[in-house]
Amino acid sequence: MNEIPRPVLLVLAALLVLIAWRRWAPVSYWYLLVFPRKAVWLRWTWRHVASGCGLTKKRHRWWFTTVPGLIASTGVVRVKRRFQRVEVDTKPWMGLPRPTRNGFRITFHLLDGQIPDDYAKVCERLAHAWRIEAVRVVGSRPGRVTLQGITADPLAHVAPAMPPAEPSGGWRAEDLLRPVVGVLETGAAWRMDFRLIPHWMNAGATQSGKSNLISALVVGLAPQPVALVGFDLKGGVELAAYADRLTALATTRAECLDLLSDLIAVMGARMLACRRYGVRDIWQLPDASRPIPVVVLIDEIAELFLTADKAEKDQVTRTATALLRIAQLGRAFGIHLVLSGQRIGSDLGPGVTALRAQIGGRVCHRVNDPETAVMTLGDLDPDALVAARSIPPELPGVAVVTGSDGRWYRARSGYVSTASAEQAARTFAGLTPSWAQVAASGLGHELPCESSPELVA
Ligand SMILES: Nc1ncnc2c1ncn2[C@@H]1O[C@H](COP(=O)(O)OP(=O)(O)OP(=O)(O)O)[C@@H](O)[C@H]1O
Repeated sequence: MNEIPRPVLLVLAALLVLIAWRRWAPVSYWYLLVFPRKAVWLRWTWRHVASGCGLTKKRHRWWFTTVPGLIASTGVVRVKRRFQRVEVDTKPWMGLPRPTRNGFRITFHLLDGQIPDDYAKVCERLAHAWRIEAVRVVGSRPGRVTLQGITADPLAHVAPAMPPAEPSGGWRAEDLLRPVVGVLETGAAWRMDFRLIPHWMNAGATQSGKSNLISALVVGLAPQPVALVGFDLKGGVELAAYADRLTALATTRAECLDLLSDLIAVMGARMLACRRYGVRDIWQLPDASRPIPVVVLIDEIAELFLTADKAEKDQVTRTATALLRIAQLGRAFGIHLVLSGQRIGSDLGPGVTALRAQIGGRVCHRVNDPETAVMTLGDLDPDALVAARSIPPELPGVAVVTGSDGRWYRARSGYVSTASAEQAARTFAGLTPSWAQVAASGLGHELPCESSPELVA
């Protein structure tokens, strides 16, 4: 039998080592083997890529040749003299690519007249030119923009939601109302920042991951001094598991309306307190007098707006008005809304369009029809709509979200099993404020009743 030549064996062994390295240690494989080659290639091809993506500018340059008659670099000017003023494409200056776990980051110097949005608009073109999954603008400062290239979709893996901190005050003051609920495709933590964006809309088709996001929110907020209020129109099946950490839970439409009225009364009391202290919102109040922030979680908002007969119509109108008031005034008084539903559009009834206009935070999971994506993300970049519509069903929890920088990102909520959600609610049950605490909140005066002239004012 013929023996396999030694060099062939060596090549085969090297190949096997590479395959095993890539399979079992993909991160070091990327950092040590793939990234250095990629970085050289990125810089080598940058002029062509920038020109193809429309990021170059025409500049006049002096050009010298010892052989007149050559074709100039633009390919169209025939050179007659040795010194010539020619028009050339100037590319933006590219910094050294820096590796990250899932790709690389590069900072560019903007050419005169360029803004970071010019780069945001061509991210898809750049991703194709660089043969990678996606490109995103991740930072900018005067004259500079930083892009992140993503080589493999980090959202393809299921990651558990952040484990709750210890009950012994394991949260940092700057994280108050800024829970981490998942991961962005850039690899950064996905925070739902209620201090910056007070109200959030959480839309998506059935089984797209809306309830999981609510669970991740509960897990993230449970260790914080925050009151959680649940509206679960699915008869309580979604939120009942967190009952230990909820200050109030409404499961029927009548209960929801009562709870909304109570919240408006609380808001009225906070308004009076702010006026008494001469401040514009509760965050300017002295620490001892600051009321407890309230996060209102509404699962399946459409149920709140469905009407079967005339009698229910009045109930729905009052519900819509109450929600709108909270959405308009809640930020200053520490009352935040998270509205979840399959569609949050005008077809639900009057008032929904006005309500939607007040909700700045948008989370759009997989949708079945383009209209729902437009409804949820309407005023964002059209690319965000395309990204939302291309979320596959086998990636539940993946969504297109508004970032605190006003840009959109793909993100995936941290997976929360029923057991871990119940565990978090039980662990932090002791931090659940009573309704009386939420209503009084150290302001030292009685709640005005709903018909009080001061509240109406
Ligand atoms: N981030 C995630 N990672 C992994 N699995 C997830 C994630 N989010 C949701 N899932 C899974 O997807 C399935 C559907 O999730 P979920 O119940 O949250 O969807 P939904 O949009 O609320 O559905 P419905 O509207 O029917 O209640 C569940 O089995 C859940 O465990």
